[in-house]
Amino acid sequence: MRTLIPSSHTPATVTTTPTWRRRHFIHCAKRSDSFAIGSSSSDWQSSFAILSSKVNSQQQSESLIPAVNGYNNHDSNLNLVPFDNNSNNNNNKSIQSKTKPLSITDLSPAPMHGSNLRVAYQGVPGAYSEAAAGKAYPNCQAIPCDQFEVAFQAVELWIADRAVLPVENSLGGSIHRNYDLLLRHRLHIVGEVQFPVHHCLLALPGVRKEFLTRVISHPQGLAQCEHTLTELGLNVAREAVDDTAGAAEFIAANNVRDTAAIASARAAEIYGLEILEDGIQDDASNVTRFVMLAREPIIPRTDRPFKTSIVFAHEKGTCVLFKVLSAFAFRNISLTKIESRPNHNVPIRLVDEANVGTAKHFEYMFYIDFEASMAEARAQNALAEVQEFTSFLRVLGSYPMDMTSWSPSSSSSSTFSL
Ligand SMILES: O=C(O)C(=O)C[C@]1(C(=O)O)C=C[C@@H](O)C=C1
Repeated sequence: MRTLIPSSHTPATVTTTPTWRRRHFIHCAKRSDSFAIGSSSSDWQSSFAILSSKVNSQQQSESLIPAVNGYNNHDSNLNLVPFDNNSNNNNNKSIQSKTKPLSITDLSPAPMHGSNLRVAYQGVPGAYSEAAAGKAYPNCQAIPCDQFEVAFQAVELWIADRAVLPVENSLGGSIHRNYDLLLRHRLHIVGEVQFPVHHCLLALPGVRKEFLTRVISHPQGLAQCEHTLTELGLNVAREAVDDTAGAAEFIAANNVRDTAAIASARAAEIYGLEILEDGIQDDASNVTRFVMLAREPIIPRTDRPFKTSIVFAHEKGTCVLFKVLSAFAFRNISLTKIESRPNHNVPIRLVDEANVGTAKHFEYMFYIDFEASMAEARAQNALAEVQEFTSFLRVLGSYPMDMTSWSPSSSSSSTFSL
């Protein structure tokens, strides 16, 4: 995939990472491999150890932090103020309320607003990921990153508070890189947003469709518009770049007149491009699902629909899959997604069979999303059973499902059918 160098909006980049941070990152990645279910006190203690070491390294390297893309991290104000959970403090009632112990309602998940929250996303302004960050955390400060990996690191290194990353699209399928990164890093899924993706064909003002020789976009953008591009009769080469808005920026910055970008209408506005075709996704109901990641998990609840994401493996390979799935089926827990990725620790397993030869089995990590909260007994029991069948199991997060009402975006092309 080609990497375009954006001219004006330089996203956070992995190459600016100072050595101490890279060392720290490797340390965290190793820890994540050993993290399993049943968050015990030792998990919380080790989380605390990581947190403390980060604060220390951050203090040591404070001068380095503002250098990363101009995003500083000066809000780590550790001054403690007396705890007061009631602002009305001039009568006896307030004295009583001041001593009121914490109750379960005080422990509710972080609200869905994001003022002052720094949210890392992959791409440049105008990318769908930026818009998804705005849907997840309205009024947040969105921080562009040039790679998914950088968005993970930005949260781990306290440059950002959250990352919002795409994991699957209704037409293009899974964004595999992010599944692999979820496993390599130790962040927790704390929410999801489903974002309608409405693509436009963008070019410099005055450029006509007939003169185009090339269309550039994120691989997902190209995949989601493949049939419409053919229906439009465009005789163009498709070229994959890092993000949709980055494609638009590249055309504008380099005054490229034979190339169009597949990107959002907002990207057209930001980079001064014209919309040649509006709504070129192959299906009007084109939706990308994003997950929100944080350093700490949220406390799961039962008063609204929750989803839980897990990843597991077994040294005997795929034979456990049926048993794992049955643990959910017996408890009437619906699965919303199943994905398999190569097990990078043990990519292949050799099995010698007498007189027949050697069977070479590919090894997988299985990712499952299911519709239940980890606060529910049936989910806990299902995972206890899954743990018996697997050699590795990790809960990636238990988080509120995106239940926002939604209507398909309009599409200029007829809905594509097979
Ligand atoms: O390139 C962008 O604009 C992105 O936000 C990335 C991304 C993706 O990775 O799937 C997000 C939503 C769309 O599905 C197309 C691309």
